[in-house]
Amino acid sequence: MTLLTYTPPFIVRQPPFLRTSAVEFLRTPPFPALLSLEPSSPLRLQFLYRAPNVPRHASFPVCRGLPIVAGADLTQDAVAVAAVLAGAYGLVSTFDSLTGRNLIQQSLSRKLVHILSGLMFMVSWPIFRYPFSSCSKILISLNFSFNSTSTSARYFASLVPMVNCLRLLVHGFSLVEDDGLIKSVTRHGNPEELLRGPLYYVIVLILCALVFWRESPVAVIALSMMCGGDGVADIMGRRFGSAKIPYNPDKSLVGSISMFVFGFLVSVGMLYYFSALGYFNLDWPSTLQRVALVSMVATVVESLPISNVVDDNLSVPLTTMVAAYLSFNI
Ligand SMILES: C/C(=C\COP(=O)(O)O)CCC[C@H](C)CCC[C@H](C)CCCC(C)C
Ligand SMILES: Nc1ccn([C@@H]2O[C@H](COP(=O)(O)OP(=O)(O)O)[C@@H](O)[C@H]2O)c(=O)n1
Repeated sequence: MTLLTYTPPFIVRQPPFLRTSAVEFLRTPPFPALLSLEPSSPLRLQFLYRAPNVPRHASFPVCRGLPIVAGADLTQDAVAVAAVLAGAYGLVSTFDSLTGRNLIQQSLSRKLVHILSGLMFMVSWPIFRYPFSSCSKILISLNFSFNSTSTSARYFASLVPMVNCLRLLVHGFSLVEDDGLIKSVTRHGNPEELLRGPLYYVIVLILCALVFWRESPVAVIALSMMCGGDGVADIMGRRFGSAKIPYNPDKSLVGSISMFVFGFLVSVGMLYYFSALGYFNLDWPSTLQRVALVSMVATVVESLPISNVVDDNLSVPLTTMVAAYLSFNI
């Protein structure tokens, strides 16, 4: 279904070794930029912004001062922010209603919000489209070479978890009452609980959107492990986790096995989603091995008796980011 047409901007080829700054380096995907500088023909854009497909290992002429014309309309991103924010509010309200009517337990409600929020946020990333920041256009016009995969769409997308972060702070400090939010995302119904697991969770979403975004497998795997892996581990572990982990009686083998299996499967599924939209090209045989390794690392960390020291919503995604960055960079 073609909802929008737009002439995509020039896209810039960039030898991976030519980066303008540490910030660009950090934000550069952990693999060479595979984009080419050439006037791209008008594309009938589908609703999801499909990164232009570029043949692998293309040569890398460097941009020479050609003006970048961002074809995207900023209003699309503004609408996308509003839509995803509405989705976030709707998700929490839905589970509040289900919990309020005793259709599901509060603990299950929290876990389903845990699983769905981050994954649905990640799935929404392709609808954010503004391809170039103004500084990129200025840099290009000044004959600067830079990695054009740094998109300002990430800033719009990160507004969603930022607003939710503010929401958690306001309600966590009981500045404003929101029983629905408290019932659907806390264990015991205390507002202060919003300032721990849920707050760390949305901070990780902000970090993933701003630093790695949709151009790197790192954020995709980190959020898949935090949401798909850790979330399911809780559900399966509570129900079927009679055999406890020897070094951590609070966690079970079933929970950890679920963490690994579902974290791996969700990671592969989300990587396929983004690669199918052209955001990155993956060599699948080696990718599956790397994801399995990263999933194992995250599972071991999640099983450790450190929840009193550092929340799973920090230890799991941060460990996964490091492991994924090293795994996909080496
Ligand atoms: C319940 C949550 C974390 C608690 O985890 P744990 O303590 O059980 O380990 C998740 C809190 C989610 C937050 C209130 C809302 C986040 C919304 C997200 C930024 C955007 C989702 C958009 C999508 C379209 C639904
Ligand atoms: N690997 C795991 C993880 C969780 N669980 C179960 O899920 C419950 C909550 O896990 P958790 O402390 O990681 O909860 P969150 O911090 O993820 O909310 C644990 O008390 C266990 O009953 C498990 O059995 N095995």
